[in-house]
Amino acid sequence: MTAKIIDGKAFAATIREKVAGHVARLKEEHGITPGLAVVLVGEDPASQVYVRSKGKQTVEVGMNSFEHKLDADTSEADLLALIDTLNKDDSVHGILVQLPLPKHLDEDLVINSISPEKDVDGFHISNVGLLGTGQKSMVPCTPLGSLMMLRDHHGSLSGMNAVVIGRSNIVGKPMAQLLLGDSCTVTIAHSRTKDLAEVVRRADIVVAAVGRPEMVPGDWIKEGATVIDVGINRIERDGKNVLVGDVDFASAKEVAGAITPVPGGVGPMTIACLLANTVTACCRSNDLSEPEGLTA
Ligand SMILES: NC(=O)C1=CN([C@@H]2O[C@H](COP(=O)(O)OP(=O)(O)OC[C@H]3O[C@@H](n4cnc5c(N)ncnc54)[C@H](OP(=O)(O)O)[C@@H]3O)[C@@H](O)[C@H]2O)C=CC1
Ligand SMILES: Nc1nc(=O)c2c([nH]1)NC[C@@H]1CN(c3ccc(C(=O)N[C@@H](CCC(=O)O)C(=O)O)cc3)C=[N+]21
Repeated sequence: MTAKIIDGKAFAATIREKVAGHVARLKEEHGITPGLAVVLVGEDPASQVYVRSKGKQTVEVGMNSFEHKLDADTSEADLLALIDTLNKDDSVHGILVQLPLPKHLDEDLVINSISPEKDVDGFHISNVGLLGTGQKSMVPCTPLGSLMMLRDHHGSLSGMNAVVIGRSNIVGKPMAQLLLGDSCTVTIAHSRTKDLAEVVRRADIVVAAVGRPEMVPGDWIKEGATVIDVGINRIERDGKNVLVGDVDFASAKEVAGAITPVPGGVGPMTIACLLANTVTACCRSNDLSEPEGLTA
């Protein structure tokens, strides 16, 4: 079997189009322009690329983009003061603090200082708790984008065996919560999991979020399974810098039923969902009906 390639880039474009429609409506009918503030501390080159791309796409859908670039040695107090200002700023509906932060800053403290209503990453402890108890929340962008692709491909996910490899707070755990919410039987695997190959072979849905280039080979994948490759790994191959996922795409696509590529899979969906969350946050904060099809 040769897998269907799930085109995240094309799917993301359809989401951005919907977002742009809602932004236009908010402007025309209510005189409100949704705004997204992105805070970058330090000069990590990969983070700079993402931040630039987020800013560009934010403007393209008609929203305001506010970029705050702080020195790598910024104090915690200064960062918290900036977040406090953004929390109080009515033109800012979404706040994203790019992770990872430099080591001297307490990530949990910083994230939990963002107003939960503006926490478009869905990382604030309130949003984590709301998601975990099945209540309305801000849903983390990468898991949300992955869920949208899965629902689009399968319709219902009910009763499917899903294996999430990785248990981070930003991808693995919220992904597992969303799959559980859609009535999958969910297994979360991690670095201590015994016989990962056998665990993965049982899965109808595999979500790989590890950060190890091509670690999941095709012979771990059940015939016809759906593979969502979250990994973004920069490696050198044949003297060139290339981007690869956590799944060995060449061998996996021969057995999977459907698979997301890297690049062009989960990555573009993550940014599209960030824009979607910003519109959702803007509607909620203004007591307006929120857009359909842009949340989980
Ligand atoms: N496409 C996108 O939009 C995004 C992509 N990413 C990418 O996704 C990947 C994961 O990111 P993130 O969740 O932040 O990473 P983390 O490093 O926070 O988490 C990695 C997880 O993988 C587990 N792990 C490590 N080695 C193994 C192994 N040999 N076998 C099984 N599990 C293992 C770890 O287990 P343990 O807990 O036991 O240490 C951990 O739970 C990265 O490549 C990242 O770049 C991330 C965010 C967004
Ligand atoms: N607070 C916070 N929220 C995040 O959501 C967040 C973060 N911090 N820190 C870093 C990770 C990583 N991440 C990606 C987003 C888009 C692509 C993406 O668009 N990738 C393109 C390729 C881009 C390229 O060529 O480098 C693709 O896969 O096609 C990748 C990775 C969001 N993250």
